Amino acid sequence: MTEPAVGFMLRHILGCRKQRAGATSPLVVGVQGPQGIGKSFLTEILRDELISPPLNLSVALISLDDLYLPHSELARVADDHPHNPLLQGRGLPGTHDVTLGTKILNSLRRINEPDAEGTVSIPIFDKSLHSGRGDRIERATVASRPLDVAIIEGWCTGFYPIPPETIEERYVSSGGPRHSFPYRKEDVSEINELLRPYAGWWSTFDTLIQLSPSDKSSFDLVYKWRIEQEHFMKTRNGGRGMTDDQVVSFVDRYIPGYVFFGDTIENGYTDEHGQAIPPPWKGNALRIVIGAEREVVRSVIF
Ligand SMILES: Nc1ncnc2c1ncn2[C@@H]1O[C@H](COP(=O)(O)OP(=O)(O)OP(=O)(O)O)[C@@H](O)[C@H]1O
Repeated sequence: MTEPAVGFMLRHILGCRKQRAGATSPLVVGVQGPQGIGKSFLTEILRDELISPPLNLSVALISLDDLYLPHSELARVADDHPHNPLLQGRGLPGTHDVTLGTKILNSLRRINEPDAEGTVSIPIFDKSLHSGRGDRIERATVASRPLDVAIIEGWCTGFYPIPPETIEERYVSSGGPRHSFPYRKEDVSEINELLRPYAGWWSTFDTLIQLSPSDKSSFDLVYKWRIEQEHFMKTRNGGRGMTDDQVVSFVDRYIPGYVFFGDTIENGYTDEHGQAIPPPWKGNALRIVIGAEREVVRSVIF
């Protein structure tokens, strides 16, 4: 194993499995991190470690990207919110298939039970279709029983809605829209509402691993990593892909997600009675802080 971050992830997962020795359900692990930090890269190496000797575990690796709505429904979401630039295309909460995701995550939790079906189909979303807007394809990935570990990675994994007054405060304190991407407080409020049912997804998690950039204040690393990712992709496919400016515009759309909801991974949310609800992974989640050269700066349990 050559990736230090994978070592931390692996030890955390094995520790969590030990804590629940005898449990029949798979260990469900959320992985969150911003664009380009290496969620896919690292979770694929992690999966390979888990499935290989000496561990020989069975693992399902799911990306929230595969739970985006099909193209026609993404178009409907955009049409239903014509003034909201955050919803003009896939990415933000509100553009995932929450109903299907809930069914998949609940089925994965129960997959090892004798009366469960024993297989779970997970859709595949091809981002290259419809000029890069993407669509769900016919083919699916199938997870089968017995399943030891399910890893669910995504940029907004574990995000909860925030109180309306916090939206107001953060809109002002973050300096409002970034770069080329103007959005209003009202747009964030719509995303906030659309984020509510995602709590059902996170309720299936046993633990969460957060990959966090060492310099969080400016989001510069997120732009740097995502530009590097695009350069790498272009070297492999004959130069097709976004220019650096296009990547910046692309990332701009996700930044409000981190600004407004990023800390909810740690703090949870406030319910309709004003009661603070901690996330299910509270005290049992791992944060790995990643530096500019992708080195592990530190790790903490939170
Ligand atoms: N530790 C690392 N060492 C070297 N390259 C890495 C490392 N982590 C990621 N990369 C490279 O950085 C790019 C982005 O990684 P990856 O696609 O895994 O990020 P991601 O967090 O899944 O992003 P997105 O949310 O956009 O899908 C890829 O080209 C990947 O190969």
